[in-house]
Amino acid sequence: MPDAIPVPPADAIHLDAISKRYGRTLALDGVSFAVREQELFALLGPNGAGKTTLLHILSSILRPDSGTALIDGIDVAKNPRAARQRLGIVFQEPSLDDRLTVRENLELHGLVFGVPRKLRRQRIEEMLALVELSDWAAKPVRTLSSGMKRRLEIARALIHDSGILLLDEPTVGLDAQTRDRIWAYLRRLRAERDITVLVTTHYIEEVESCDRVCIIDGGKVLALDTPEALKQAHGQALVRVTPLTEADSAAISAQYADRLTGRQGAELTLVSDDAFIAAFLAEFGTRISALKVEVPSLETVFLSLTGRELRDQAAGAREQTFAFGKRGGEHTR
Ligand SMILES: Nc1ncnc2c1ncn2[C@@H]1O[C@H](COP(=O)(O)OP(=O)(O)OP(=O)(O)O)[C@@H](O)[C@H]1O
Repeated sequence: MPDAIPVPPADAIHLDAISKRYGRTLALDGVSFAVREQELFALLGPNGAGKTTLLHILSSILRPDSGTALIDGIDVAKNPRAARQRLGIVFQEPSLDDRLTVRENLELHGLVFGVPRKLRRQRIEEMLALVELSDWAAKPVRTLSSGMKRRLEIARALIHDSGILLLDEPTVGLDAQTRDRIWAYLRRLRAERDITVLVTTHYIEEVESCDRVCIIDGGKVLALDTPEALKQAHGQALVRVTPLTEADSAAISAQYADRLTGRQGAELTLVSDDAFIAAFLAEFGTRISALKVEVPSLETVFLSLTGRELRDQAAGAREQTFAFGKRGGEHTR
């Protein structure tokens, strides 16, 4: 008997030529891509790239001007209720009821989505354990730190039959440790519960552990692949050099204007390759105090695709509007 032909994984999300305009701003310009079942898929782009607009279209909050969005094969525009039932959504704006307890928030969500009582109870306990909030179940939400609230929102998104989790910048405004924990939960969820996760972020270092990354900028998809394949196709090596004097800095900048990609304080960043470092050191070796070599990274993938460093924009306007206070090792808004 011939070997069975492997069945290709189905698409959990399928977007075809989605465009959306707000007045003069073309927020999405013919976006097409698919997220396979059980992928941990990142949508990476700077502020204003169109990520939130895309998630709003997938969750049927917004209608696209043109194009088709499918969730588990269901057309979102034609059958929004059925499509939404498959989705667990965590938006940027917190939407928990602060006056209710942790468990009451989950109960309420289960009721709204019509989850039968017994199953609801069981899921609530499971989800509380998953995000390590079981001990907080009876506490009012207002007493939680913002990191804990984010975890609760993730738990809440999974109380109904949501096989696909959409998260819009779930780690924005959180400290590094809390961000790591959120990602650990997402990886665990994907591994233990066969869930598809589509997450948006502008933190480039977060997407290294995703199955695939879609880089979006100015409403267009620039590249989509595994982190390794993106680095191989678009990554560049960089050197960061610190010239001894302003005159040395000016000389290096003039000589290598076509390689210069950034300047932070005294440090210059230049695109490198095998021959470059030897030639550079022969000429400027005595005129610098430091030289650091960076292997191709997703940061340089973004740079070579857009001509800009994403890191420069990481401290976006939205984060600066958060007033931070510390509680239990996690920031609060
Ligand atoms: N309601 C709106 N009215 C007008 N313009 C909008 C509206 N919402 C978004 N935009 C514009 O559309 C573009 C895409 O915005 P969107 O919020 O989707 O980007 P984003 O990648 O999610 O960025 P951010 O992380 O800042 O939310 C931006 O230029 C934004 O200013």
